[in-house]
Order: sequence, then structure tokens, then C-alpha cells
Amino acid sequence: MRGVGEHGDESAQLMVQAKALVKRFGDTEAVRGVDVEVRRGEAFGFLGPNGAGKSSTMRMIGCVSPRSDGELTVLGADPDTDGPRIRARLGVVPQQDNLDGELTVRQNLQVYGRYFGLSRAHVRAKATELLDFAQLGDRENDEVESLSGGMKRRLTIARSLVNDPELLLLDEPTTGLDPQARHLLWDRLFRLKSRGVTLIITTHYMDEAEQLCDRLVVMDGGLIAAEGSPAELIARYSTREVLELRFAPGEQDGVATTLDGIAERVEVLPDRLLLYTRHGESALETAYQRGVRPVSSLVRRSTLEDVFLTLTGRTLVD
Ligand SMILES: Nc1ncnc2c1ncn2[C@@H]1O[C@H](COP(=O)(O)OP(=O)(O)OP(=O)(O)O)[C@@H](O)[C@H]1O
Repeated sequence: MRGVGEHGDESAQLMVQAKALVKRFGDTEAVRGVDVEVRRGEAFGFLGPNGAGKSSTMRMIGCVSPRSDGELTVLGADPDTDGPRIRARLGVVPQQDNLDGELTVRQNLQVYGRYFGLSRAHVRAKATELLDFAQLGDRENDEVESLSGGMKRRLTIARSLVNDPELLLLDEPTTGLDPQARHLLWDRLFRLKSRGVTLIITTHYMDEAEQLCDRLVVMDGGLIAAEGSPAELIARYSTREVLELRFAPGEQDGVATTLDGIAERVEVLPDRLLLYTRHGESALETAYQRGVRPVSSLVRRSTLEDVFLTLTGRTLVD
């Protein structure tokens, strides 16, 4: 298989290249013409709500679901013809943990290593290294069922690293985890990135995308709505600051009209108003001068959530 690392040119640095990529399930077009390029060493994100087409795209990149149309190259090769050989060089962390609950933590790693045809001694040494990486060394002989959700996720990631992949695909890696478990997991992903592993992450958490991704695409309805680094996207689609105003029940109606001209843009959500502006504090002062009396106000910096709202008119949170 010809692939990444065998050429000196720029295209050799492309771990994934998709052009007009399409996935259909019967009449449903889950992915409707996606163009992406993922470069060696970067953390690349697909950010979007449930049903945006993130998992479907990821499954095509992971060579487990054939494309319906378009072009796709992974590690320099075509998943249609080179799927097994590409998969041998990938790590895949699926949305649902598929660990073997009846085996111990260490056994889960070792059994998986054997699938890759690694020798018993190699697998044992690799498992020890990965237990350390996953911060599960003191749990190696425990059954998987006794682990917390965060520990199971770290073990799933450790297991995906058994074959020393160049490219790691993570589908919603922290969904359902508490904040502390999420931060522990992010820390492990930063570590992998610093070792040069290319990461592709799907998420519907804007803070996760902002923290982890060098570059990302915002996906909605099977299409890419925007692409860039988190900072670029925020600069392009939002303002430096956002003033959030909340009102007593029934008192929000009509306030947006009173606020006319105060901000670059006003977004009316069911539970609050968002004023997009360079200076939140001055906007708040002007609002007070116009007689607006919110029960609470908050000035914050713009996030990818604001980018998503600008692009789609909807919030990312379900
Ligand atoms: N195997 C399938 N058969 C039929 N429809 C599917 C299948 N997989 C996905 N879909 C549909 O394709 C669309 C995109 O789903 P997909 O899972 O790719 O989105 P997603 O952005 O990953 O969302 P989620 O976070 O919920 O997984 C949805 O409308 C979904 O119902």
C-alpha cells in the first residue's frame, strides 16, 4: 500500500482527504457532500448536534462503512480497496464502549493486541505501557465492570493504541462523563497529540472542540457550515464579547426592540437575550439607560456555541 510517509510532497502530510463525500441510508442522506483535509499531527474536529452526520463521516474514514459517493483517501489509500490495511494503522474509539465486561482491565488490552498478531511478550509489555498511560495501573486485575465511566473510556482509548496507530479516531469521546473525568481524558489526548498522533474527534461539546482541536468543521444537516481554527471561527462569525440578559417571566417580550442598535446583533432565545458586541459592559450600561431591567446579566467572551448559533440559528445543546 502506498501511503503517508512514503512521499516527500505536501499531499503525503494529508492523513485524510475527502471530496464531495456522501453517505446515504436509503432515502436519508446523512452526509451530503463533505470536503475535508486532515494534516499529519493535528487534532481535527467535527463539531455539530446529534444527527449532523459526524458519526457517519467518521465511520467512512474508519473504513467500516463504505461511501455512497465522492472521494476519500485515508493514510494515502482508498478505503474501498485497502480497508483492512488502513484499519491496521488506525486507532478507533467508538461512541459506545465495547470493552469485554467479563475480562480484567489488563486482559482487555492483551486480547485486543493478539487480534493484531502481536507476540505474547510484545502484547504484555504494550499492555503495561498502556495501563500506565491510561492511569489504570492499580486496576489492572479488576473486572472492567467495576470501573467508572471515565476509567472505561480511558481503557477504550488505551486499547485503541495497542497497534501504535498514526491516526486516532474518537467518536464523541467524553459524552456522558462528569467534568473531572472529561478533564482527565482531555489530558490523555493532549499527551497523545504531543507525541505526534493525529487525532480526529467528533463532539457536540463546543468547549471540547475549543480545548482540543487545532482545526475543525462545524457540521449541520450532513453539510459543513464552516471550517477553521476555533479562534478563526469565533473571529469570523461572532464578536469579541457577548452580553447575556435574563428577565423575569413574561418580561423579555419587546426588549430586543428597545435594545436596537446597541449591539452588532441580538439573538432572542427562549430563556435569554444575547447581545453580540465588542464591549459587553458598555452595552449593558446603554441598556440600563434605556430602562431595560434584567434580573441577571453576564458579559462573557464568544465561544463556538455562538458561532454555531450564528451559522444555524440554533443552539448546539439538545
Ligand atoms: N445505519 C443507519 N441507518 C439509517 N439512518 C442512519 C444510520 N446511521 C445514521 N443514520 C441517520 O443519518 C443521520 C446522521 O447520523 P449520524 O449518526 O451520522 O449523526 P451524528 O452527527 O454523528 O449524530 P450522533 O451524535 O447522534 O451520532 C441521522 O439522521 C441518522 O438518523
